[in-house]
Amino acid sequence: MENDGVENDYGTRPDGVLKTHDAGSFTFETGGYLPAVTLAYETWGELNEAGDNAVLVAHALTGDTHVASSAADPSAGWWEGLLGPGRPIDTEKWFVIAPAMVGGCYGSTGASSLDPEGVPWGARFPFVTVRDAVHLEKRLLDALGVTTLHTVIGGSMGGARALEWAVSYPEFVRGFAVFACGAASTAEQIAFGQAQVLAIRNDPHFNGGDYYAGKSPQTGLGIARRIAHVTYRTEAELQLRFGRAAQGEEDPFGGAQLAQPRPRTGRYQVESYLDHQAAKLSQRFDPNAYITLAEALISHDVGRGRGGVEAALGRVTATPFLAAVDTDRLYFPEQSQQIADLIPGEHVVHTITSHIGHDGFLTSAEQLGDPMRATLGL
Ligand SMILES: CC(=O)SCCNC(=O)CCNC(=O)[C@H](O)C(C)(C)COP(=O)(O)OP(=O)(O)OC[C@H]1O[C@@H](n2cnc3c(N)ncnc32)[C@H](O)[C@@H]1OP(=O)(O)O
Ligand SMILES: N[C@@H](CCO)C(=O)O
Repeated sequence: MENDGVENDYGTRPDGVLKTHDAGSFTFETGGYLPAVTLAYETWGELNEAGDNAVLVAHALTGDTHVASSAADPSAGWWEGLLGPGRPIDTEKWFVIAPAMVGGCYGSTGASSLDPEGVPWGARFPFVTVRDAVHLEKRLLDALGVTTLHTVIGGSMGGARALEWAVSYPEFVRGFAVFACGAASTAEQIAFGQAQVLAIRNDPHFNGGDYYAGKSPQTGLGIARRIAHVTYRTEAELQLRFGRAAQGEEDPFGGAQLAQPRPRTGRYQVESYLDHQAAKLSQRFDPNAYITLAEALISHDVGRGRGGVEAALGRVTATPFLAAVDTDRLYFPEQSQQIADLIPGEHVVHTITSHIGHDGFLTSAEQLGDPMRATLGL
């Protein structure tokens, strides 16, 4: 694929790491239909005979199945500190499954997948909700022989999936952990999401989503990532880390001094940092997948069609473990508190202490390994 000189390697994993499940045809919540859905996943540990030692780990917006290292792929995963032999989710004891969410680009069916005629779905890929993803993951667990889901755990969009699991399948789920996520996407979360989606849709190469034969809208994806990344960090971190410093020998003020044509070419360090985050995501992510998953996250509302959030959370029977990052300015701790207040029983919100904000659920989640283990009986 031509892509403005950016090499895409999304979905590329060492041989034998990703397993796949043919989940069959699926009608999505808003009416879209796919004749065949494949779910890709990684596993750690062994399922016991009773099928009741399963733990499902749900990734965040741009995450993948590689939660932690394994014999098949020794590279570190995005929750390396939480999963593995002797770690809070002990893979000597638990059978851990990490599916790639439908609509993404890490092995499960998404917009870049081919239709029965061999053409990428592109613009025709259905609108996906968090609830759709959970129903498809249930098919996967049924096929694997899981009889009871001991724990489902995730942060951010993964937390949305974990909560949706607990509400959708109260008979099946024993415990769940939601890090840095509320019961429904808030107006501000929708607003940030919209700006990201529009950045991609307005890239000149987007072509309504059918760009796979030509240039890819990576510029729009990069802008989306820049917007998102700022929301994942804090003002204090950015100020402390970068302040007004220039990037290397660059002169971010040069254009004004020398009256050189705009745009200025010299960058502040923080601009260079965001350029780097944008380039990294562009190398590993499909723009259509970003739109699909961002819109799925916008759709997140456990109360939809269930009489509202209070009624939906009132039917939860699984044990919750709730956590928030103290400096999160995207998923505020009070949104986790709302879940704690509405689930029957007494529940606390555990705190991840981090100066970086929302991304703290990725970088510092192991802070909560012990209380999570105790609460959920892991
Ligand atoms: C398949 C996959 O590869 S990943 C899929 C799974 N990943 C996920 O689920 C989460 C996605 N990842 C993330 O969100 C983030 O990478 C996090 C939260 C994990 C990283 O957070 P942190 O460790 O705090 O990293 P931070 O935001 O400081 O970024 C560090 C990077 O910025 C770069 N950087 C720092 N300052 C500058 C600067 N002035 N100019 C340019 N780059 C800079 C660093 O060199 C480093 O680069 P690298 O990541 O290529 O090594
Ligand atoms: N940095 C994370 C945060 C999303 O919640 C990601 O890219 O998935």
